[in-house]
Amino acid sequence: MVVLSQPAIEHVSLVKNCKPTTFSSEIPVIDLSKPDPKARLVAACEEFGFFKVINHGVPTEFITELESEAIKFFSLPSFEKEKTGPPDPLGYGNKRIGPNGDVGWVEFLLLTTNREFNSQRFSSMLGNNPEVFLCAVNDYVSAVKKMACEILELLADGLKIKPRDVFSKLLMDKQSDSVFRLNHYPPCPKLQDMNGRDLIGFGEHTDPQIISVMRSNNTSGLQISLRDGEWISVMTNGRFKSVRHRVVTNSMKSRVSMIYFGGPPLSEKIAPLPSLMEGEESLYKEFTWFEYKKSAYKSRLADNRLGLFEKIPAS
Ligand SMILES: C=C1C[C@]23C[C@@]1(O)CC[C@H]2[C@@]12CC[C@H](O)[C@@](C)(C(=O)O1)[C@H]2[C@@H]3C(=O)O
Ligand SMILES: O=C(O)CCC(=O)C(=O)O
Ligand SMILES: [Fe+2]
Repeated sequence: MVVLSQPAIEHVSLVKNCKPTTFSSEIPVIDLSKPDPKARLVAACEEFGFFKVINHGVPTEFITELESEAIKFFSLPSFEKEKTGPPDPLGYGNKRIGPNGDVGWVEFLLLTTNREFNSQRFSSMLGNNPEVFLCAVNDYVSAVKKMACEILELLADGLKIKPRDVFSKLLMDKQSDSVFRLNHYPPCPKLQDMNGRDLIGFGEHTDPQIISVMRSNNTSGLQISLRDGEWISVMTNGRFKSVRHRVVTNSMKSRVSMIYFGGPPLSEKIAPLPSLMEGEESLYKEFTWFEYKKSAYKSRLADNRLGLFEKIPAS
């Protein structure tokens, strides 16, 4: 997971030994304007599966415009927002995340990254100004996708994989199954349940796609887990990590986040890249992104989704 950030903003906590702490200095910060960030990017993906990027080139006006459109959307009366739901998985959802019983203190809008598709499916439902909204989504997603491709190409260089577009071409493919999510976490009067446990905005999980780029307004809540990290990147045969993360509630401020999830085409075979195997056996059975997604949608948020595809199941 990549967090789009400005140097001064810090609102991520790491969860170590079950105790959340704000360890800003430990989270890798990658300055994309500096020469040669590839070794640091590879190290961040191996150690954390999570880093912040600064000087990322995503225009500030695209970020602020979309944030303001998102706030307008989430401020609509429920009956207006619900015209865009229930999520199937695309569309507006409230509290229920996914089809298998997960709930959180969150409302969201899940879209594709395909402007025409969003326009056909959602234009008539998105309040007064659907074209302005969809245009803001499109501008932001295009810029973030470009940055995500740049990062993936730097990672391919860092791993000495040729051609360097081996990952980025999957996001650039017209058939790429990428999604875009807006989350709104209203202030929650309670921060803990009767048993003293944190109340959850978005339960603990790993994202299944190739890369996630997250931007949020300046409200705390996102936590990443360092213990218990799951090593799940198939294409790197387990070398890169998909970070476990969650969002806890905030009693004072509302949190708005926007996440681009860059995925491959549904028909893409997911297998370790031969150049990374060095005589090793693949840890995973072969599968397509379609098969993986179908199985993911039968799982709960916290489940280990890749377990089913491991050659030797984890004990
Ligand atoms: C509980 C679920 C929601 C989710 C699909 C799933 O069955 C398991 C993976 C979940 C997740 C997490 C990252 C993204 O937010 C998401 C869109 C994705 O691709 O996988 C969500 C799914 C969702 O909310 O539809
Ligand atoms: O809202 C956030 O900060 C993270 C949400 C998230 O992890 C997701 O939508 O997959
Ligand atoms: Fe996530």
